[in-house]
Amino acid sequence: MHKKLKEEDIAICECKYDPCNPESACGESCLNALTNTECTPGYCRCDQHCMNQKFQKCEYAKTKLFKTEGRGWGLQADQNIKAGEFIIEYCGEVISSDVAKRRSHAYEAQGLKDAYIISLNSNYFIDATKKGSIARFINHSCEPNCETRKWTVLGETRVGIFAKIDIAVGTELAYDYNFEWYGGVTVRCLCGAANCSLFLGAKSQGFQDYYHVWEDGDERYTVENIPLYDSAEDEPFPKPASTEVPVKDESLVNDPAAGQKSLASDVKLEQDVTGKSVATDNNKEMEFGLEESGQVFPQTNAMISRIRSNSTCRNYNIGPSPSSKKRPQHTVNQKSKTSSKKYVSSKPVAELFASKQAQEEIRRYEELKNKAVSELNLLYDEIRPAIEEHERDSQDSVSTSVAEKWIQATCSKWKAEFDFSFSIIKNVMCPSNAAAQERLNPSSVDDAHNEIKYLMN
Ligand SMILES: C[S@@+](CC[C@H](N)C(=O)[O-])C[C@H]1O[C@@H](n2cnc3c(N)ncnc32)[C@H](O)[C@@H]1O
Repeated sequence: MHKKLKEEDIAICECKYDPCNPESACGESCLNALTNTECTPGYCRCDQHCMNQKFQKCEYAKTKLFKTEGRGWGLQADQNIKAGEFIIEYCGEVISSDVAKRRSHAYEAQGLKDAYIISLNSNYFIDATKKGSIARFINHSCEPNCETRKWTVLGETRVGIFAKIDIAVGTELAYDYNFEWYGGVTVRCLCGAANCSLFLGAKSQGFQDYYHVWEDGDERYTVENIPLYDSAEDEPFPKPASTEVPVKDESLVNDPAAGQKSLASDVKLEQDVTGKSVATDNNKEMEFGLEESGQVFPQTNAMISRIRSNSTCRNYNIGPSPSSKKRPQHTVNQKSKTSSKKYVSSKPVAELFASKQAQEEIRRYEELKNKAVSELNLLYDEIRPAIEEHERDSQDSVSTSVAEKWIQATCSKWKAEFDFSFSIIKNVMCPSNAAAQERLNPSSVDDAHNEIKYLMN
């Protein structure tokens, strides 16, 4: 069954076809193509000249079947193929992960030697065992000349085989099955590459239980399951009355396996006594969006990780995300620990500047930053249902309008954070009032530098 694409979800590019320059039609630089999305007929200004509808028009490279030695049938290039070129779509029956798992076991029990199941997204698989395109005959190599890529075509995710390098006519096509092998029993790899990993799917998790199918009542995103930054080991640091900035935990920064930080959904912004927005409870770190400084938290909200990963699109979120395997290390139950977080206040930083003008400027930028953060939080709550809906539809992306809103709010937050930090640096480096600067107590200058260093981190 095909999903019906809603009009508001149709991504429309900027390309305009110029008859004097056929290259002007949607090609590699088309905004849609850059995000692995095909143009929608009737909505693309290049009309029949659009070159970004290759899946829809079955614009495949010429290939032919041949018999390999020891690896059954294989597919070879029947023309020279350029790096990056679309070769063929991997077609087959689209089935749920449960069905895929069952079928895979059944095929194995029936003694089928060849496996043809690949993952489509976190909930669905493509089974080309009984029905499929000739892409099903492409063998594995540990030194592949092809790769799979996921494209969004009329709102649906589809898998294509693309050339990784220039491929000469007559060369066997092969991609790396390693991370996505659902072939059950261990199969000895005969690819012959120098770096051969010896078995097909040596790095694959296969059908392991961390495949997650969204269901109502799913507890995956409840607050209890959202891990928190654990700063229990941090040294105590005086906590100011209002705005606080958590200090980066180097151990997390250096541990890529720690996953991404949890997102704004669980941040509640409340007014403190001065009327200023403050993050409540355990997630104060979110108010200061540390992800851009590279700080990561032990578990992610999978829905938003998708929004993030969609900006790269290529092969994003095929099957389970690596982070989904990890159990949260810290949860809200560790509330008491979070209260010992080390904070640096930006208010005292502002006060260290002798110039009133500098103080006001820093506070103003801080307010703008807080506003941008709180707008992003509100937006997250607003778009959450849309993201969840897409999760249930097993789409790897949310609608363009939602994504655009999210990107805009995120950029505003980043800009506000940049302006805030920049205003501190600028006032340190180029004090507008030299006389006032001289009155600055030297030890305060050191304090200011230390705190600014923390802030910038
Ligand atoms: C998607 S099918 C590829 C087409 C298959 N050769 C055929 O004849 O139908 C995957 C199967 O091909 C075989 N195969 C693919 N690559 C291989 C390799 N590098 N070494 C050994 N067997 C391979 C395995 O039996 C695997 O289950």
